[in-house]
Amino acid sequence: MSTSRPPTPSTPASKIQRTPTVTPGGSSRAQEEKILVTVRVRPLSKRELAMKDQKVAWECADSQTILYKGPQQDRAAPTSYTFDKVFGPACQTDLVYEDGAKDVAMSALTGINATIFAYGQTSSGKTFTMRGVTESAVRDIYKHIENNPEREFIIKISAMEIYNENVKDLLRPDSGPLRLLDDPEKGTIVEKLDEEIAKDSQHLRHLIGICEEQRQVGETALNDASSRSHQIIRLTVESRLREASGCVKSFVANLNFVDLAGSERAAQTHAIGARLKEGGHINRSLLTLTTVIRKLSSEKRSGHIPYRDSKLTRILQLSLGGNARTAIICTMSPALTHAEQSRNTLFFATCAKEVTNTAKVNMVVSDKQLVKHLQTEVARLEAELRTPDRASSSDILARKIKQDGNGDGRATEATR
Ligand SMILES: Nc1ncnc2c1ncn2[C@@H]1O[C@H](COP(=O)(O)OP(=O)(O)OP(=O)(O)O)[C@@H](O)[C@H]1O
Repeated sequence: MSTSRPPTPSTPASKIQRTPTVTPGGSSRAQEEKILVTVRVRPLSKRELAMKDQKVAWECADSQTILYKGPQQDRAAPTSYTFDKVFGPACQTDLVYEDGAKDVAMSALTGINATIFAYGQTSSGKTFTMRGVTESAVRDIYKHIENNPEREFIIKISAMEIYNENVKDLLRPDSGPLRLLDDPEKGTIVEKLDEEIAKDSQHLRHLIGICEEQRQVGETALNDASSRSHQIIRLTVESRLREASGCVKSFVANLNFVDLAGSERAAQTHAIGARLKEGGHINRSLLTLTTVIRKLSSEKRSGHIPYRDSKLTRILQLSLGGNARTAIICTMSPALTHAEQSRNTLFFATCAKEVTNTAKVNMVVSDKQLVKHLQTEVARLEAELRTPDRASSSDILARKIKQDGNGDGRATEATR
């Protein structure tokens, strides 16, 4: 008989302000916020259905709770888990996006870095979920642009995969492995990573399609098209009020879509040779990710956080306890045969929901915009000086100096 433990408390929505305050063109305040963690259970796959003795081990009791229904081998293991949202096998990706990613993703439009990532065992539905989520986010980004004609938006895309601990540019597949550099202001940057401006939503979808085609995929016993690398598609969203407003500040934020490779057991994937080597790299970097999340979730949150132990955690550092809003969608199979792996995923998810990020509105002033603004100001002041019956020139200059001294200065939280 299984003994039910009290459910792990869910992240109380009332204590979390999920939308940091934004004052367009104004000051940026850091906002503490827990990572949004949801769990998606996919339907049994054809392979799983083909196994006659296959049993379903998990049940979504309500929109936030998932229960273990299988035989209890480890009496200490929890049987009930609570998250911000739980999506059952019948749920469409649209709903997963609406409730588990949209709010976080759309923050990038107002200068807040955002990351959505999928985590889970191999073949649990990460790529399936992230493709739908990315597609919906692109649709909503362009809808927002259309509805806000007073702002000018620039959307740029870059994309990389981490394959066998090497970083590769998915937009320039012929370039060799890329180096990671430490920048005192921007954190870890990927040297020489290509970045393209998306002309419109169709162009952006086309570029995302190219990245997906380039990604390393291989067949394993659990998945015909298993992702053998971690993929990060990064949109940089820059926006500012159109010229006539005279406002020189722009919002700039990164929006990352991260489709991790899945944790796997060689015994289940029957991996040998290259697949086995890939699996080793995948598991090692996921172990570092788990360690980082576990350490960040501990109450004291003190001590060394081993971001530097893998390229994945170095690149995602801002999204893990830093200046970004983050949503994690954990995917799992309902099958009893994968119960142990699913438990590991739920352990990861349970730690992740205790991690606090501190997102800020990122604003920059480009040199070009600033020069243009100052030229206009100089021209205006010169015109006033030429008109003696207006306020005295010294008054005007004093006012201007005071104004500039009050902080309409250079970039605040530049991300680039
Ligand atoms: N929610 C779902 N509904 C229907 N089919 C799904 C769902 N999730 C995943 N699948 C199917 O299950 C299979 C495995 O999914 P997917 O490739 O997304 O897994 P993965 O977690 O990305 O695996 P890997 O880590 O090996 O790359 C695919 O055929 C996919 O179409």
